[in-house]
Amino acid sequence: MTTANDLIHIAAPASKSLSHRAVIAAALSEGKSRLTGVLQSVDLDHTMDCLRACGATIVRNSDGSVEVTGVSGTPRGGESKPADLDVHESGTTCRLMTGVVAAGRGSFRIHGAPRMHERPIGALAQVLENLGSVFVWEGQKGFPPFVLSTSGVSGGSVNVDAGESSQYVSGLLLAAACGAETTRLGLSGEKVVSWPYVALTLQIMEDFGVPVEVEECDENGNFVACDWRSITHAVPGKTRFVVKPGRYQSRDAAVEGDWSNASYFLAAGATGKRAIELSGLRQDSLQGDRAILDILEEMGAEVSWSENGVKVGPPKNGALRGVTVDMAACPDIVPTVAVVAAQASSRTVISGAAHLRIKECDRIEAMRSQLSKVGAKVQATDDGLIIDPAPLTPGPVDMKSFGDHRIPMSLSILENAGIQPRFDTPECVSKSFPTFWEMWENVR
Ligand SMILES: O=C(O)C1=C[C@@H](OP(=O)(O)O)[C@@H](O)[C@H](O)C1
Ligand SMILES: C=C(OP(=O)(O)O)C(=O)O
Repeated sequence: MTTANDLIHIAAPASKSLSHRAVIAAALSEGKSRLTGVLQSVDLDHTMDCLRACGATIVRNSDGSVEVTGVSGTPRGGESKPADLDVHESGTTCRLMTGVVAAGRGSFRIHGAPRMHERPIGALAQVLENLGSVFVWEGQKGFPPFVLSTSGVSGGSVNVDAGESSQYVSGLLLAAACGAETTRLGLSGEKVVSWPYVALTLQIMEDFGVPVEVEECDENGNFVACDWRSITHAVPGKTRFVVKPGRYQSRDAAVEGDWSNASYFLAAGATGKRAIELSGLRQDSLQGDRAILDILEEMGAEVSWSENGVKVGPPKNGALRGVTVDMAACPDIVPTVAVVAAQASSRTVISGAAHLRIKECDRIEAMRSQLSKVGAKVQATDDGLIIDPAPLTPGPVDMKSFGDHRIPMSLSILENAGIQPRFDTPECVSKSFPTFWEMWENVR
């Protein structure tokens, strides 16, 4: 961090989603990959341990780089006793690894923290059953913990309902490339949430030598190949993936910065007195949470790019304005936008984010309850939040984290309104951003 001419400069942490995918793709490869910039956090530790339990060798070097020796497309499970995979609190680890192990041989037990056992996985399991896996549920059907037994992914034509999580699609795509035959994966149900995370999966699969063809339905009802990079959101029945059997190829790769965890600092720039600049973020990133820039700009913040990175400062004239925004594609930045909205001069309406209720906590209710404590006028809707201007009460306040990293990280932005939140479990940030509090000191 450097401070010069009232500008605070911060290096963005590594992308959580791309780190998960890079280590998974490397672990499915034949041979050794060297990855740089891989996030160090509790969620990543769990993904790496799960991959080790399937036979991959993963070593973190003293320079922070990660060396992965893969399993050549066949994760190895147990024969007399299932391989043990503890996904802890990480939905990404749980859903992506469930796909990955289905491509293996043997049995795998997937379990996690109590909240993980309340986060669904039934829609993914149903498709994997059609592709040859057998699930034995230990608790409630459709939720971890469970034991998955498999002799590989058969291939064929299947459909997945991605209305509650895109992670089901990502898990299936990663697995299908190790299948015996081509898999044609369609989308069923009413909607597809969090589409940009599917694009991140497609990006990493292409990088590791297993490109996926994506087809869209034309006006005559025929599926034709399209450039998946141009898809902004997929529509059930209209988008289809064609995954041919392939071999993940080991490689050296670098992980880019994380737009979700950058959002707290960018929002602090918009609501504070000094601009904040972040380096390490790609302007052309496929991460959906890059939307934070457009949202802050629409609220009136000053946004600019230079060779040093992206800079966000408070509005030049007047106060921040409210915004009306569908956040189906970028759920993780809803808490950030909600806290900025509480400091704006007009109404904000956030919609499209019903899937926030099945994250590490019910984030719609969590944000409503905690923002209300400081005087914000917040209504929870089925799929979002409505926030109206109201005077906020400065001073210290006890706040709940709900054990969910994004709740304290986002509520910290209230410090720019003279509020000092005191959190019950501040350490929960280590899920995705163990150095958050240290870095936050720099913007105080
Ligand atoms: O695939 C991923 O890396 C993720 C997908 C998103 O989940 P959903 O698709 O369940 O919304 C996001 O919320 C999560 O933090 C990371
Ligand atoms: C929802 C999140 O992660 P996951 O689904 O991997 O638990 C998150 O990081 O906000």
